[in-house]
This record gives sequence, structure tokens and C-alpha cells, in this order.
Amino acid sequence: MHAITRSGWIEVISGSMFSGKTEELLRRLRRSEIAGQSVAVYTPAVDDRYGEATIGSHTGRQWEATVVDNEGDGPLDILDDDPAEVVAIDEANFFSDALVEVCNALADRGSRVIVSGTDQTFRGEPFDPLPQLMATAEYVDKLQAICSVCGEPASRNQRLIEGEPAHVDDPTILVGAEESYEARCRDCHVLLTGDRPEEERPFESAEADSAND
Ligand SMILES: Nc1ncnc2c1ncn2[C@@H]1O[C@H](COP(=O)(O)OP(=O)(O)O)[C@@H](O)[C@H]1O
Ligand SMILES: Cc1cn([C@H]2C[C@H](O)[C@@H](COP(=O)(O)O)O2)c(=O)[nH]c1=O
Ligand SMILES: [Zn+2]
Repeated sequence: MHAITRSGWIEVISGSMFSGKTEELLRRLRRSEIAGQSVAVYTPAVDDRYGEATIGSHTGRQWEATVVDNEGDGPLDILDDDPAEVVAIDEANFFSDALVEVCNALADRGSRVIVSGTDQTFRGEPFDPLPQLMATAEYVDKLQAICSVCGEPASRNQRLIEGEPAHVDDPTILVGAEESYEARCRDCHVLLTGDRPEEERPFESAEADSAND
């Protein structure tokens, strides 16, 4: 916390998938631990890629975490825990907007809050609640990966279903890594649009169905 005001602050680490967000989060946590600060790490229940109670990078580094219900008011549970000096929340893109309130309440109480998450959906649209977190934070780092097609810096998340670009109507949430996503630049990012025959839809999209009602 700040010495004079005793308030904390929010740091956001964002950018495309594979850009090193989790590695950077783990680096900051290791440094906090070396400094002898108390650290609490949270991960959403939806993301079980690295085992339930850990956060993990694409290179295999891990850190123990508390699993939090990411839906609705679930993130508010974090406020019931004793406030740690450093509070880290990974995969912020899976949480509801309640996470913004939680991060601000923790910072008001004096914690250094480090939030990591990708800021764009596979469509290239803002991925809530990252825009709100980035606007409220004191510090924002936006990282880029390497475009899998051309090798330029990559800001976008290319979703691939059975090797083919995803369709604009596909659901927003699809947990995954290399098997379903690539980092791509603006120029190489591809999104299928237009009508598709029912049998070519790789999976049912609740969002598309409700939009068609
Ligand atoms: N296209 C890519 N661009 C950059 N790094 C990549 C790419 N694909 C795989 N990687 C690996 O992913 C690591 C970053 O992993 P991670 O921190 O988990 O990223 P993020 O949390 O942003 O998804 C890199 O250090 C590199 O080893
Ligand atoms: C673009 C996009 C991503 N996701 C999911 C896929 C992964 O499980 C995470 C991002 O992980 P990372 O640590 O940033 O590599 O988000 C999604 O559900 N929908 C999307 O549009
Ligand atoms: Zn490219």
C-alpha cells in the first residue's frame, strides 16, 4: 500500500493469448514473495486447463490459487477473505462485471491488485470486464504475442475449430489453448460470417440461438 494514503492500486496485465500475461503475473508474484509480502491468488472455476487450484502459463509454470465462482456475484466472495498485501486474479475475462467492484474494493482497502486477462474475444471485440478494469486501473500493460501466420506482433485471438476459422455466431466462451486458438495480427485474423448450413455448425451456440428467437 501507499505509505501516506494507505490505499492500494490496480495493475492490469492484458493483451492476446500467448502474449506472456500469466508469465508476467507469476514474475510479479515471485518478486512479492521474495519481498516477504502476503500473496493471495484467485482463478475462475471455469478455467480448469492447469488443474483446479492453480494458475498456469503456456510454458508450464504454476502457482497455487483459490478457485472462485466466476458467474454473477461469485467474485464478491474474494472480499470475505483476509486482505493480502498482494491479490492476484488470473483469467479475468471469465469473470462477471462484479470483478471490477471487487478489485476496486481491495485496492481501496490497501491491497496491490494484479489482474490478468485477454482483452479481446475471438471476434476482436472488447472482452468484458477487461475494458472496465483497464479504465479503472492505475497501471495497464498490454502485451502482444507473435502472429502464428506472419511473425508480426499479434494483438488478436484467432479461434480455430477443427483447424478452420471460427464463425462470428459461435459462443464467446470456449476454454482452450493451442488446440483451439492462435495469436494473430490484425491482418491475419479471420472470422467466418454469413449463413451456415445447420450440419456445418461445429457446436450449438446459445447466443446465436437466442439472437434468432
Ligand atoms: N504465438 C506465440 N507468441 C508468443 N509466445 C508464444 C506463442 N505461442 C506460444 N508461446 C509461448 O507462450 C508463452 C506465454 O505463455 P503465457 O504467459 O501463458 O501467455 P498468456 O497468459 O498471455 O496466454 C511464451 O513465453 C511462449 O513460450
Ligand atoms: C479469445 C477467447 C478466449 N477464451 C478463453 C480461452 C482461454 O481459456 C482463455 C484465455 O487464456 P490465456 O491465459 O489468455 O491464454 O480465454 C474464450 O473463452 N473466448 C474467447 O473469445
Ligand atoms: Zn500476421
